[in-house]
Amino acid sequence: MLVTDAPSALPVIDLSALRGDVQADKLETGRQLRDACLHTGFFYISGHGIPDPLIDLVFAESRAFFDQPVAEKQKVDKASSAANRGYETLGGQTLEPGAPPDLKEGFYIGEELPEDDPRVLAGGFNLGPNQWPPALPGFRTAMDSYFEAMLALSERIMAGLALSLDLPEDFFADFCEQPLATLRLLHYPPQPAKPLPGEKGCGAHTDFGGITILLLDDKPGLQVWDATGDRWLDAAPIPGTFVVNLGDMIARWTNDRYRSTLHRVVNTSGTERYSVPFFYSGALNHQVRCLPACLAPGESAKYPPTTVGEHLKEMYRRTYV
Ligand SMILES: O=C(O)CCC(=O)C(=O)O
Ligand SMILES: [Fe+2]
Repeated sequence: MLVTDAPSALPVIDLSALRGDVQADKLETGRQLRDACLHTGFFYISGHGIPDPLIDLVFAESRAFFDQPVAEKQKVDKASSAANRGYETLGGQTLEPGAPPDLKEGFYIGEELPEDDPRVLAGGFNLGPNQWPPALPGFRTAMDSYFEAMLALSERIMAGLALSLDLPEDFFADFCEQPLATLRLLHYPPQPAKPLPGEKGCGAHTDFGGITILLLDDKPGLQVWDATGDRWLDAAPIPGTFVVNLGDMIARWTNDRYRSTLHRVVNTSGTERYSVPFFYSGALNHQVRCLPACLAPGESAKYPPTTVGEHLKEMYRRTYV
């Protein structure tokens, strides 16, 4: 199995046109998205409109959180949240079946909903209040701003994906209504000199939801499976971009024409690595079923219909013991 460091293997797509109103330019962006989705399922985006100072702030607050003593981090332990919000300890998740637990610690943030919100009372998956670290006064404001910015960017990318499928720009509007979305701060210690067999920062997995918008620091480590070349591609950080990848729901919608691509993290940088994925999963009750336009005559759907909520519940069940 070969690992290549050619970053050009994953395209960079400029999304500026999706914020404008020149239809021909939007369609051209849709065409580029289509190409990336059909071939790699992973691409970088530029022209996203997220200001650098906000990105710097998110990294600064994330580092400040993980730098705290374990006892302080455990004050907001995810185990005490019915909505899976808060701190996840090192080794708390095993993304690759059969591999040792992941060498990462994390922090989960979602839409802030009080316990008595009707959607929470109705038992909506992962809905509820956040837990905020008591010793970090600027943390919540920074994360709230970033969360809002990611929601808006996700809607724009979903519009671009609709265009990429020759569908109207607002095709995914229902999916984007009161979406479940999760911001995840991650910290990877350096890969140990003598790792256990298969031990990594993040085991090989596909993402569960709709789209993931991944903010990388300047450290390498993310690797993306290239099925055609039978090799792992290094997805090196490119300043000013995010990495976007498609989750399992898009594969279901498109009958696997669009790829939910296997990826993993091996932090061989020799130092700490930080990343911030944002998982956009959509409306919990939304029916995910194969789009008619993605079925050739005589072809049948590979996956039975499901809802966003049911699908996510099952994926959490599989990766948390
Ligand atoms: O840290 C990264 O670069 C990737 C993280 C990831 O794949 C995930 O959280 O699903
Ligand atoms: Fe992932």
